Amino acid sequence: MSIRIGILGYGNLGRGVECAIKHNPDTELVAVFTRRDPETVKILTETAKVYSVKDAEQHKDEIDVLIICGGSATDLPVQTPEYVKYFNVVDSFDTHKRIPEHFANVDKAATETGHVGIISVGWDPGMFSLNRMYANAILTEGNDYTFWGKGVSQGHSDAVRRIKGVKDAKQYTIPVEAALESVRNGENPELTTRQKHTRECFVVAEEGADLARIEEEIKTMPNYFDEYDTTVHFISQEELDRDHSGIPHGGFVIRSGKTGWNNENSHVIEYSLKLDSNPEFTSSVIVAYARAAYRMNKEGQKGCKTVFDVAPAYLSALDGAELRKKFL
Ligand SMILES: NC(=O)C1=CN([C@@H]2O[C@H](COP(=O)(O)OP(=O)(O)OC[C@H]3O[C@@H](n4cnc5c(N)ncnc54)[C@H](OP(=O)(O)O)[C@@H]3O)[C@@H](O)[C@H]2O)C=CC1
Ligand SMILES: N[C@@H](C[C@H]1CC(C(=O)O)=NO1)C(=O)O
Repeated sequence: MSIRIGILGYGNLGRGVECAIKHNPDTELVAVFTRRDPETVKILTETAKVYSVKDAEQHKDEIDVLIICGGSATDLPVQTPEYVKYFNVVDSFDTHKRIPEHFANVDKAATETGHVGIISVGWDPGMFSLNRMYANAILTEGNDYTFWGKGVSQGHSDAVRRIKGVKDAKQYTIPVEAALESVRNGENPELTTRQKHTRECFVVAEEGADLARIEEEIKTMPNYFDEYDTTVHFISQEELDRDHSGIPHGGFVIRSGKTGWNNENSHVIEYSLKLDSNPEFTSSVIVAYARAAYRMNKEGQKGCKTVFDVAPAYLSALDGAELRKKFL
């Protein structure tokens, strides 16, 4: 019996989830829900249907887990608490400073309706969060660093696309080389947000849009750009499609720490990602957590969860004995 998946929102992440389902034989795509005209949204899975998001509730008995692929800037704060009333859900919410409020909103709706809602799934937040937590639980005396890129942040690109007058955009996150080198040399530097990364945006503006206003809105955007040095380039759609078509990314989490009665021994924990496709990797994480949401709800669990609340075995299609034999 396959785990029946729905996708809400068919953008980069929605398409990635469709691909990830194909790579997970114990899952199947049943439906895609979109705010656009369903006739205009073409999917790859012949056995699945595209519906208007307005009809999602009607299909709640056909779907075991709804994966919500909207943008974090404005979609997920509304969509996830709304649709967890009718489905077990997974989202990729990544506005880090707003996660506590998102958790509370989803938890209220999920608990009241008996569903599981796993939020902030992906790589950061997600796999990087887990590795930061593991490293800190193990090396209690130490220093943490997270670096991303050079690559395309989907969350920041989405946030720029939501600005009035922006037709399309891509945002690159670029690590500051001197900061990287200092960390790699084990100098344990104290680094501000601004000292670790810069951000570079390539923006296609609508005809007649106020470019100075758009640039200012980007550079001062709370939770996304206001703590960074950011460069904004205005280019044509043709240039964006030609020169910035991919969505590669990556990065690493590193923690150096000490052990021993007198802290005489040093250790380094590192977890790194090199991604050809940010959305396809993120979606692969999300589908594994959709499997977990389904199983956890089947056991009677409900409410909002994060990656910290999901035992690793829930993620795998293998059963306990197979896991112990293959990976221990
Ligand atoms: N936690 C993590 O590690 C990660 C999190 N993310 C999160 O994923 C979020 C989604 O990213 P991404 O999929 O790239 O965003 P997109 O802009 O591609 O899609 C967001 C929504 O916009 C709508 N949309 C997509 N394409 C079009 C179009 N051509 N015309 C009109 N509407 C469109 C879709 O909704 P509809 O079909 O209803 O119109 C879609 O759900 C990001 O905001 C980010 O926060 C991303 C990567 C990693
Ligand atoms: N959530 C990010 C995933 C990583 C990348 C990132 C950044 O470049 O700022 N922060 O976290 C994304 O949307 O791509």
